[in-house]
Amino acid sequence: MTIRLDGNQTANALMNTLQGQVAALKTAGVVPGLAVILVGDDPASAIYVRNKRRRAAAIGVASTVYTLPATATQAELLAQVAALNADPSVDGILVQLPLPPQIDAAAVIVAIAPDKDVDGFHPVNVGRLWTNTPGIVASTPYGIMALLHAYGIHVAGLHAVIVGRSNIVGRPLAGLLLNHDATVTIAHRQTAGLAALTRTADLLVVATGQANLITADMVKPGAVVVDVGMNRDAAGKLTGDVDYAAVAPKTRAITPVPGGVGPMTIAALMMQTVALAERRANG
Ligand SMILES: NC(=O)C1=CN([C@@H]2O[C@H](COP(=O)(O)OP(=O)(O)OC[C@H]3O[C@@H](n4cnc5c(N)ncnc54)[C@H](OP(=O)(O)O)[C@@H]3O)[C@@H](O)[C@H]2O)C=CC1
Ligand SMILES: Nc1nc(=O)c2c([nH]1)NC[C@@H]1CN(c3ccc(C(=O)N[C@@H](CCC(=O)O)C(=O)O)cc3)C=[N+]21
Ligand SMILES: [Mg+2]
Repeated sequence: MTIRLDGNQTANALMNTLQGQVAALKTAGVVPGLAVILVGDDPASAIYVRNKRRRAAAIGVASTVYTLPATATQAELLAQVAALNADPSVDGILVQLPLPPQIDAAAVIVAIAPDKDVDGFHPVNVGRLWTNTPGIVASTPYGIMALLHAYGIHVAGLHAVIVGRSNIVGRPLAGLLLNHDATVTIAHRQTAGLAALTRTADLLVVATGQANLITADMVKPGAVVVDVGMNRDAAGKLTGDVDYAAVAPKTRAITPVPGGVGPMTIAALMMQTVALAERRANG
């Protein structure tokens, strides 16, 4: 029997716990504050921003979205980041990626105060991750770890293959899995023999943005499969990077899209925002 790793249900349970933590903070006079900067109109970012607002409102996190036009300049964006760094009511700052081509994303990320970098993208937090010291961790990888944990799936000793090496998913997930004693391989477009490699995975995580990249012949029977991809099919329906119908029966456990990693990303973001507010409340 295949286990469906239900991100909606798991995220809801985590949000209930967070709601209580936020209520306790409020009696201590602290409202967790999340600032989101959105430049232009990337479709995956639009879904993320909409769902984040809803989830934040439901638990009492004050979230503000600063929308800048796709033509915004680097200087405008840096000025916005500086204002939020200086604002004591803001616990977490998140700049939606990707940014338009005229903006140097790395320069914007280093401008965020590392202890407000709720996405964990600042080099200081990336360094903490790769030295296995406490810090803020990227939400999607953190959400994936929380989902596996909720279902009692232990990664120690597993061969984890991650397809995709982005700074927001593949690389930070590799660090977290390594910190939890998995053996980790990262694949990308230049990887030779992708299918032979993915067939060696006990845990296969796919984050490419290529619909149906992973077919049934590429998956080891009994593997755990995590699908991060968000694609629109011809009918406008959201689909992942895995051919779910064909792959799911072969697996021990698999995430659906939607309802898998997406809601867990938001839950992870809220957990870290609340943790930062708790740090502020405790001085
Ligand atoms: N559910 C969620 O919470 C989230 C979902 N997403 C979704 O996940 C997907 C990935 O996002 P992101 O990491 O930002 O994407 P990027 O586009 O930044 O990175 C994609 C990665 O996939 C690799 N790749 C692409 N095609 C292939 C292929 N045919 N074979 C092997 N590797 C391939 C690329 O390789 P190379 O480096 O060689 O180019 C690259 O490393 C997207 O669909 C995005 O919308 C993203 C973040 C959160
Ligand atoms: N700085 C930054 N950090 C990110 O973490 C980041 C980003 N930029 N840019 C865009 C991508 C994409 N991303 C998503 C998160 C949740 C859903 C999500 O809620 N998904 C629901 C969608 C349901 C629906 O509303 O249709 C689901 O999968 O069930 C989607 C996409 C985070 N990203
Ligand atoms: Mg999902």
